[in-house]
Amino acid sequence: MTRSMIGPAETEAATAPRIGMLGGTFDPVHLGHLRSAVELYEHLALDRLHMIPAPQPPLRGRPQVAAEARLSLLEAGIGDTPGLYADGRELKRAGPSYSADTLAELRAEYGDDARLVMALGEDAFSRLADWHDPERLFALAHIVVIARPGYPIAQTQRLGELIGQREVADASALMQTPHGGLLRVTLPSRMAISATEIRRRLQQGESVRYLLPEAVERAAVARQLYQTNDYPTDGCQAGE
Ligand SMILES: Nc1ncnc2c1ncn2[C@@H]1O[C@H](COP(=O)(O)OP(=O)(O)OP(=O)(O)O)[C@@H](O)[C@H]1O
Ligand SMILES: O=C(O)c1ccc[n+]([C@@H]2O[C@H](COP(=O)([O-])O)[C@@H](O)[C@H]2O)c1
Repeated sequence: MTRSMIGPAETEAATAPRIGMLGGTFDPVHLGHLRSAVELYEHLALDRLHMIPAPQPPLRGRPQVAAEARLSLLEAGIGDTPGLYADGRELKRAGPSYSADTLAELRAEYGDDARLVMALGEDAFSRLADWHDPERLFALAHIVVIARPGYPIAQTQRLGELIGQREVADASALMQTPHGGLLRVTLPSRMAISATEIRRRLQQGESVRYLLPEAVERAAVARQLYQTNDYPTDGCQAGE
């Protein structure tokens, strides 16, 4: 397409900022998160990807490590990686870390034209219909589902109704509008790494080398994090 054939809508799509959010418990952050983040950043040609630790992830027990420490491990893991940003904004809010609230903040900051994308793995996507105000997520952002080895999507009727006709074929179609679309992606380096397995290994004194960045491993060991097996399952009220 030559420049003169581009209409106003296409020009808008080409110039609007492309912003991603990858929220997580990050307890701790690992290479499954970070390599996915880099590949997603490239695949969607994002301007910035906010990686945002949740102090109180709504659908699971209280994390093992306090939010401040998880944020600091995330900062160590990201280091100087271009485009990735360790964003501590959810630590400033009380109560459950609802993604709709976070997306509303990002939408207000980047404006109505911004292409705002919330990324999540297949395991998290399976429970999307149980999230706080799930329709609002699509009113604020696109949703991109990252294929994750070992977590086939459990597609319930409620999830199907939520998705409706939102699915698009590729990144270029997604970026035609600021929000409301759904895209499934299989990134090149699918990694069967989980924080659960890393916590177990650290607690048992087994190697975690090459499952997370060395800077994160060093920081976790130096601060004696994850050496006990006290992962609570009784809600998120206490501690953070
Ligand atoms: N290896 C991976 N590949 C792709 N996506 C991932 C991977 N690990 C986590 N994710 C996604 O990143 C987001 C944050 O994940 P989270 O911090 O819960 O890590 P986790 O490894 O799933 O942790 P846990 O084992 O404690 O449940 C979620 O959307 C999750 O689906
Ligand atoms: O908004 C919600 O209701 C909601 C419900 C479950 C999970 N989330 C978010 O999804 C991200 C991944 O959560 P988790 O539990 O899979 O680590 C994290 O940012 C959570 O805050 C958000």
